[in-house]
Amino acid sequence: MTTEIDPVDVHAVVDGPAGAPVVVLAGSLGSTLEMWRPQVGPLLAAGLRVVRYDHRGHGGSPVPPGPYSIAGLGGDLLRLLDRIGAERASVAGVSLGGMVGMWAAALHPERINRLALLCTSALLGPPEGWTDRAATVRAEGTGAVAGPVVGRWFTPAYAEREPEAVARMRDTVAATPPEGYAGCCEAIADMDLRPELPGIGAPTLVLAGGDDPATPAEHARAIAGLIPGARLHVLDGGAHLASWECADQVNPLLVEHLTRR
Ligand SMILES: O=C(O)CCC(=O)CC(=O)O
Repeated sequence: MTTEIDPVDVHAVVDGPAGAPVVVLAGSLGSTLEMWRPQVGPLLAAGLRVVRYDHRGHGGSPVPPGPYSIAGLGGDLLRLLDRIGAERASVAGVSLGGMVGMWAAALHPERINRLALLCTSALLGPPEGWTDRAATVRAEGTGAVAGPVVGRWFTPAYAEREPEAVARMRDTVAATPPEGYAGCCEAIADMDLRPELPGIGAPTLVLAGGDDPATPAEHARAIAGLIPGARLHVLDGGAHLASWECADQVNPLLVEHLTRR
């Protein structure tokens, strides 16, 4: 089913001093690198070089025809590391970004320092849910799924409090190229990273949103149970985009983990 082989040059923004330890931030399905805005300042203040990027098929990145695979998306990440001259980097990933991070840490341990996995899963079934979603966006556009998707990103209380922020996120999802969104759905449909996780040697922090309906805390527990030495933290509240809604909880945990010696 996987057709793509060649890595693409993804759109990325690099902040922070050359020579500082690099952290790459990998986002969720339907997002752009803008989703990391709450994390950039704290990570820069901690002395890191912060690299944010758009997955293939998202934001400013090229949109090759799908289906994609987690390995293909991981190849894009490794090519990005090559482009910025980073032999090694830490990776923090939300959801799809976490899946790519797990793949890279398991298959290319020589490139990955530390891993932070947020609101993600090693196996997110059923596959038909993803192939149906891919078919919907190819037929009707990504706007057809943006409302329900963003409904899972934030708690009802946050949506009530910050309707404009939520509307902007919905617009971002709706603006994702249908082929790019669908290709990534097919990558998730095809994914089972569980056999790879015991081979991960990078120190790993696993964070779950306390109220995440898309990747509930049991997915984080399963990941933490399979990666040797992984630390698990379930946030007080927060839905699927807990890195945004619960940035005040997430940022200190990320900084502590990514700057640990
Ligand atoms: O968020 C991701 O990167 C993939 C999981 C997802 O799309 C969650 C949802 O169905 O809302």
